[in-house]
Amino acid sequence: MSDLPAVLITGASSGIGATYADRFARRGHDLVIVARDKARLDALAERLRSETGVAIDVIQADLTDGADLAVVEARLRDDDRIGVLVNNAGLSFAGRFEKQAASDIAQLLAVNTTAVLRLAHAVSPRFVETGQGAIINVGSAVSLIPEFGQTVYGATKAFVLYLSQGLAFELGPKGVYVQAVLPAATCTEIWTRAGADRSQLPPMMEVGEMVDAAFVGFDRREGVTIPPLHDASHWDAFQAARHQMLPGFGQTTAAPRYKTAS
Ligand SMILES: NC(=O)C1=CN([C@@H]2O[C@H](COP(=O)(O)OP(=O)(O)OC[C@H]3O[C@@H](n4cnc5c(N)ncnc54)[C@H](OP(=O)(O)O)[C@@H]3O)[C@@H](O)[C@H]2O)C=CC1
Ligand SMILES: CC(=O)[C@H](N)C(=O)O
Repeated sequence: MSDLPAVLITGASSGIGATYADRFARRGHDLVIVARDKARLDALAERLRSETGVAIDVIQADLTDGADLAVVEARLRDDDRIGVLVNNAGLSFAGRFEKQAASDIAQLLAVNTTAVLRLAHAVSPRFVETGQGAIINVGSAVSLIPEFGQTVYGATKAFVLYLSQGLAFELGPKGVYVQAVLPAATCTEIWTRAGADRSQLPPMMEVGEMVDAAFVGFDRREGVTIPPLHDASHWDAFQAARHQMLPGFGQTTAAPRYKTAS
């Protein structure tokens, strides 16, 4: 058993989550890996155990299912070896808002928002009590692009960004590190799962490139890590503009531009 904190990773059966599992295992962390596809989780666990020697537990869970979600929550609450949560599981779907099925939207919200929030909420009391721990939430650059045409998906990722920044503000002073990772298009199955034609997809970042960059941000204890953003001053300017607005919100009267009808 490793002396390092164990890491629970959701959506570890493929793509970004499987790559996080690989990288944390190579750093010597024991893992708890979570997804629906048990065969893929077992194969990943077997490979990483033999290549790295770390201990790996597999939890088969559908995060849209209340009972399965409760199992993962209980593990995070009760297993004090777990010191890092990677909230990575997620999905997107294609199609215009007015044509999307309510059931698909509900599934998207359950995985991309409810599960992320519930798992962070389950682990936080223990992390706060011990004054340590880390939560990595995988968002998306789409959260900054309402013009992208994937409104529901982007809104869930805006939720993840807000949640992460809010938790960093609330839990950071108590010793808990919270990181939002905002990849842009990355070469994983998410695209074909959402119905895209693989041959029509543009060039994308390789998943290892994205996760390795996210780890650099993690090691620097960065609050928001955007691997594809080459000019970091753009993000800094965005945050500065937001902060500049804040003192102006505390008003008892509406702004003069709303005092006239025209
Ligand atoms: N690839 C990209 O371009 C980008 C991805 N992201 C985000 O990265 C994260 C990982 O996606 P990525 O690796 O690309 O995609 P993949 O489709 O490769 O991986 C998604 C993972 O989520 C799991 N998952 C999906 N639905 C459920 C569910 N109901 N219950 C439990 N697990 C579930 C899948 O496992 P299983 O099917 O076995 O349950 C799988 O392990 C997502 O949050 C995504 O939004 C953000 C920006 C860009
Ligand atoms: C739009 C997508 O599905 C993609 N995963 C992304 O977040 O860029």
